[in-house]
Amino acid sequence: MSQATIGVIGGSGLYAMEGLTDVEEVRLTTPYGDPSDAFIIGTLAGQRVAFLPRHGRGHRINPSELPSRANIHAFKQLGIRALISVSAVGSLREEYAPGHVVIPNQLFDRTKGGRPTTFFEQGIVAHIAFDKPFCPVLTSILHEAAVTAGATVHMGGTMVVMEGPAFSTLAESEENRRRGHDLIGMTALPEAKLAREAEIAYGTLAMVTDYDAWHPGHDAVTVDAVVAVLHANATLSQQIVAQAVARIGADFTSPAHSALATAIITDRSRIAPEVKERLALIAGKYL
Ligand SMILES: CSC[C@H]1O[C@H](OP(=O)(O)O)[C@H](O)[C@@H]1O
Ligand SMILES: Nc1ncnc2[nH]cnc12
Repeated sequence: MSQATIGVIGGSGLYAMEGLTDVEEVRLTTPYGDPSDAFIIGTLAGQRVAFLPRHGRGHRINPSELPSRANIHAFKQLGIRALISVSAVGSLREEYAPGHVVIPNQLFDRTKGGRPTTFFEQGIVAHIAFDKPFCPVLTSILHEAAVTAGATVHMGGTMVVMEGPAFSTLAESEENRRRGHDLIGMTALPEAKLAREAEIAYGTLAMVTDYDAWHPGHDAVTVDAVVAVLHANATLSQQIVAQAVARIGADFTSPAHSALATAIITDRSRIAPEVKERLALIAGKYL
C-alpha cells in the first residue's frame, strides 16, 4: 500500500501538482464511497506527498456533493499526518485583496446541514474539540511558506462556509461583514471537522480571488473572474505548498494527532463489532 505523510487537497484551479517526482496514481475505496478522484503521490522536497483535486479532475463535483468523508478516510489510509487545503475564497475585508493569500484561523458554519459532518454515528458518539479548527502548527508553517514564496499574505481571519453553489446575495454578503467574517468559501466544512476526527492536522491556504458581492468598487463575483485570479497565482500557490512541504519534517506533531483521546463518550462494551470495524482506521486505538 502506497504511503505519504503530507496531503494536499487542491481546490478550484488546482487540479494537479507540479514538481513531484517518482509519481504514482492511486485509486482508493472507503466505507464512505469513492474519493473525489485518484490520488497522485510523488516526492517533493524529500517527502512523499499525496495530492487530491477536491472537485475531481475537470471540476465535476459541486461543494454540496463533495465526498469529504471518503476523501479524509482515504488520506488516513495513506498515512497522512498533515493536510494542506488550497481554497479559492472571496474577501469580506478591503485589506484582503484579490491576489493576496490568507491563512485563516477560524471557521463559521453557514452550510445548510445536508453534508455528513462526522464519522461517529449509528452506534457511536464522539465530540471532538473544534475551538481551533485549524492546526496552529501547520498554520504557522503555511504563513512562513507564503512569506518565503513572496506572497502578500495575511495571518488569521474567519472564513464563513456557505452552502453554495450560487454566490451570496448582496444582503448576505453585507450581513457576513457585519458579523465580522473575513473570508467566504464553500468547502472548508465539513472537511476540517472530519480531518480533526481523523486526527490529521489541517490548515488552509486561502487564495483570495474576489470581493464577493459587497464591494461597491468591484463587479459581482463570477467564475471567470475567480479563474483569472487563480491562473495568475497558480505558480505562487504551488511554490507556497512546496515551501510548506519542505518545512513539515518527519517529526511533525500537532495537537490534532490526539484529538480523539478524550472525545468518544460511548460505553465501549456497547459498540457493535460492525461499528468498530467501520471505524477501525479512524479510531481503532481508542475502541
Ligand atoms: C470557482 S469559485 C467557487 C468555488 O471555489 C471554491 O472552491 P475550493 O474551496 O474548492 O477552492 C469555493 O469553495 C467554491 O467551491
Ligand atoms: N465569493 C465567493 N463566495 C464563496 N466561495 C468563493 N470562492 C471564491 N470566491 C468565493
